[in-house]
Amino acid sequence: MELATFNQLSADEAQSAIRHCVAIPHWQQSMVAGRPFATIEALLATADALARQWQQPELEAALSAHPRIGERADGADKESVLSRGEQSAMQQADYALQQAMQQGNQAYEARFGRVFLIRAKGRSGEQMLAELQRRLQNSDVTEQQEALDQLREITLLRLKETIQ
Ligand SMILES: NC(=O)NC1=NC(=O)NC1=O
Repeated sequence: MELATFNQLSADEAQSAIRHCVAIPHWQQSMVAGRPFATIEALLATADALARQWQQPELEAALSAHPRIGERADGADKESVLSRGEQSAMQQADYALQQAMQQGNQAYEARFGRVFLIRAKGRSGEQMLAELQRRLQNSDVTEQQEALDQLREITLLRLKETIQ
C-alpha cells in the first residue's frame, strides 16, 4: 500500500495493515501512533528505532508467529504465507539438509530454550544451517542479541513489502 494510504487509515485499520510484520502489539501501536510519516525512510527509521528497544519478552512473544526453519507453515493467515515465501529455499532442500536442519533446530532449542530465528529471505538452506551451527556456540547474551537483530531484519523486510 502507498505511504499516503497508510497515513490516512483509521488507527485500527493501520494496525491491521502491519500486524503481520511482527507479533508485538506495542510495536504495531507505536508505529500507528507515529503517523503521519513524511517519507518511507522516516517510516523505516522509526520502525528500526522501536525494534532496537526489544528485549527477551518481545522475542518470546514474536517467536509464536515464526515457524521453525524447514517446517512448512501451513495456514492461510498472512504470517504463514509470508513465512512460506521467506523460507522457500528450504522447500528445495534435499532430505539430508532437511534432516540436518531439523537436528540443528532441536539442538538450538535444547541449548537456548526457544526456536532458532533467522531472516530466511535471500538465504539458502545451507547458509541457514551454517548460521545455526555458528550461533549454537554463542553465549546466551550474544545469542539473544543475534536473535533480536534477526527479528528486526524480518520485521523491516515485511514492512518494506507492505508499504511502498
Ligand atoms: N524460525 C524462523 O527463523 N522463521 C522465519 N524466518 C523468516 O525469515 N521467516 C520465518 O518464518
